[in-house]
Parts: sequence; C-alpha cells; structure tokens
Amino acid sequence: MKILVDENMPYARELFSRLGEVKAVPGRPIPVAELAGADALMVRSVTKVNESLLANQSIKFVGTATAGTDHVDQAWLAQAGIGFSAAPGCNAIAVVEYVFSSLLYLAERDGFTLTDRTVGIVGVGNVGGRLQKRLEALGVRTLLCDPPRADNGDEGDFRTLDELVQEADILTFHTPLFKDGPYKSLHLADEALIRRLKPGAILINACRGPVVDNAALLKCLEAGQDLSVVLDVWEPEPDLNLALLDKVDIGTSHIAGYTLEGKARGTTQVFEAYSKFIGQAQQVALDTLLPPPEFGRITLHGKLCQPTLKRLVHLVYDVRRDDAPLRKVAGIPGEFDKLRKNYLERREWSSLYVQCDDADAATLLKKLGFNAVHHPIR
Ligand SMILES: NC(=O)c1ccc[n+]([C@@H]2O[C@H](COP(=O)([O-])OP(=O)(O)OC[C@H]3O[C@@H](n4cnc5c(N)ncnc54)[C@H](O)[C@@H]3O)[C@@H](O)[C@H]2O)c1
Ligand SMILES: O=C(O)[C@H](O)[C@H](O)COP(=O)(O)O
Repeated sequence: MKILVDENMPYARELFSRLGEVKAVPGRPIPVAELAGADALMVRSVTKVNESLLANQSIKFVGTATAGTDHVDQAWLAQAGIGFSAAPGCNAIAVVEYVFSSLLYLAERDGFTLTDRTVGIVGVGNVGGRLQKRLEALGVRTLLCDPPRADNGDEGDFRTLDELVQEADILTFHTPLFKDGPYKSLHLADEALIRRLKPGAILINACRGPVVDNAALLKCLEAGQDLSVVLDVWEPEPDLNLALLDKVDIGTSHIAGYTLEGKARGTTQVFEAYSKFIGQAQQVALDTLLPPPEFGRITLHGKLCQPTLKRLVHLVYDVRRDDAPLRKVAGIPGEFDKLRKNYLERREWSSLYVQCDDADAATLLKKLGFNAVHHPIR
C-alpha cells in the first residue's frame, strides 16, 4: 500500500508507516507523478483536491490534516467513491491562543484593558466556541454571530452580524470559507461592513483570507480609518498584497493553527480515520508523540492581572515572533511557504505548568487552558 503524505505533517511517517509505504511530498505544487499507484493521499490546506487532480488515479482515500475543507471538492470525491476525512477542531486551541497573544500585545501597546472591551465572534464552532469560553472566563463580554447554528436552534444568544458591527470593539472571524450558498462567507467583511466598524476597533481574520475583502480593507486603511488589524490569512495566498501587510498591525503567514499539538492532532485524526477506513482501526495518544516543552514549570506569586497574564501568554507564544519574519520576506517568491515549512516549534498553554500561591489565580489560569495548580509557595 502506498500512502502519500504532505511533507509538513509532523509524525505522518511514523504513524502511516504502520499501514504501508509512506512517501512525503510537497503540497504546493504537489508532484502529480507521485500519485501513480498510490492508495491514499494526506494533504494540508495548500493542495487543491478535485477531479482534475484525482480523476483516473488509484487514490481511494483523501485525508486533510486541517479544520478547513474549502480546498477539497468533497462532492466530487463522494461521487467518485473516494473516502474522505478532515481533522475538525485539531488546531482550534492554537488559533484561540494566537488571538489572545495578539489582543494582549495590542492592549499593552495601546493601553486598554480587555475586560473593558466587547469581542464579537463571527463563527462559533471549534475555534469561536473555545475563544468565547476563555474570554468569558477572563471576564470579557462576547457577542456571538453564527447563522447556521442559530437556524439549527442551537442554544446560545446569537446576534446578527450587524449587531456585532455596531457593538463590538473587537471583531474576530472564525467561519469556514463558503463561496456561495445560504451562509456565504466570501467577503463577509466587505467595504460597507469595514467602514461601519467602531472608531478604534480591532479586526481579526484567522480563518480564510477571502472572508475579509482585502482590497476593501486596504482602501479603508489607506483612507485613514481608525482601525487596528490582525491578519493571519490573506487574499490571495501565498501572494499577499504587500501594501496591505504594510498597513496591518500584526501580519502572519497563515500559522495561527501551527502549534505542535495542533499539527500532531491533525495528523493523528486523519491517521485514525484512514486506519478505520481500511479496517485496521487504531487510536493514538497524543502525549506519546510530543516532546517535552521548552518551558516546563513556573511559579506565580500573587494575583493574576492583565500584564502578568500577558507575560505568561507571551512566554509560551508571542505573535510578534511570526510577524517580523513575514515582513522581512513577503514578496519574495516561495518565502511565504518556506516560513510555514520551517516553522519554529510552538506549544500550547497547557504545556506550561504554573504553580500559583493564589487560589483564584490558579483557578483562572486553569479555565484559560494553562496547566495550573494552587500550591502554597515558601
Ligand atoms: N489560520 C489558521 O491556521 C486556521 C486554523 C484552523 C481553522 N482555520 C479556519 O477557520 C475556520 C473555522 O474553524 P473551526 O475549527 O472553528 O471550524 P468549525 O466548523 O468548527 O466552526 C465554524 C463555525 O462557523 C459557522 N459559520 C458558517 N458559516 C457562517 C457564516 N456565514 N457566518 C457566521 N458563522 C458561520 C458554523 O456554523 C460553525 O459553527 C475553518 O473552516 C478554517 O477555514 C484557520
Ligand atoms: O484549516 C486549517 O486547519 C488551518 O488553516 C491550517 O492550519 C492550515 O495549515 P496548512 O494546512 O495550510 O498547513
């Protein structure tokens, strides 16, 4: 059995070689000749999977180690009898921690307190839902917009996008990219929406580039609109608009989901799905794969205030470490993908064991996702 895996999929060789012969290949562009005789294809979001890639090939299963699936023509795969699995939620924690890292940086730079702000979350699924929980644990007011969930009768105080635009100080997008249909999200943030944002608002896009109209955003920023912007994703990728990068406050190379844990979960989810597909179902425990984190243990004295939380968060991951390298190489062909391929190891907050002498601090840090304990410290 021949299994092709994207070369940017940690632990793929280790896991898939339990099932057959593994060949690691680049995802953009994928070397089409390697598809010959292959049984399964494991991709990331940079590989367009459709009829023109797979017609008349031997592939029987496609896995994508990603949450987003807009690069995969699932209807064509289904009618061609090709099995498919994505990795829902694999990197949701990573994206939430990217958003927090960005907000805590902007709060310090601009001198505001997060608990004085209202955050509008557009798309309340794996990412948006976890973001809501962590923000609310911190005491930050959230407003939620998710028409598919509202229409489904899901529990929750769902508002219209208009209400969020009117009331939110921070608007953050976490929807899939739908190019059409009842929940079309292509250019959900168009020029009219961007113009109506509150003065001094923060706009974050860490889902898919085209959910925000990048030309319209640049137009508003060039016109001097009072708006801070965090973009992890671009329209288009990898050839992002350099003038826009120059205007945003934080710009990164589509790495919000790139914690080691997030990527490893993506690999294990598609591995488990494929092993089940071929009748050899098996489970993988994530902690048997991951190395020990760079920072293992820290003690925290006293209460948890925003500056302390910022320092803790940035000890694990400071988003500026990904902003600066993008500004350095953007515009040079191949460099956007190189930043992603050679991504410096990044861990999730849960990798940090925080011993607190204050019980409330320990409780809050635990709710936020740190591995925190209350322990009197002498
Ligand atoms: N930057 C990154 O590294 C990164 C990482 C993970 C996910 N993503 C992107 O973020 C998206 C969201 O991730 P997720 O794991 O939360 O997915 P999810 O499917 O769990 O949640 C998406 C939510 O968006 C809602 N939604 C759909 N259309 C909407 C619309 N038009 N308006 C408002 N809400 C809408 C859905 O009902 C769902 O609740 C993914 O589809 C992916 O494209 C990016
Ligand atoms: O949809 C996702 O899961 C994310 O966008 C993912 O982090 C993208 O990473 P890629 O597959 O492009 O390496």
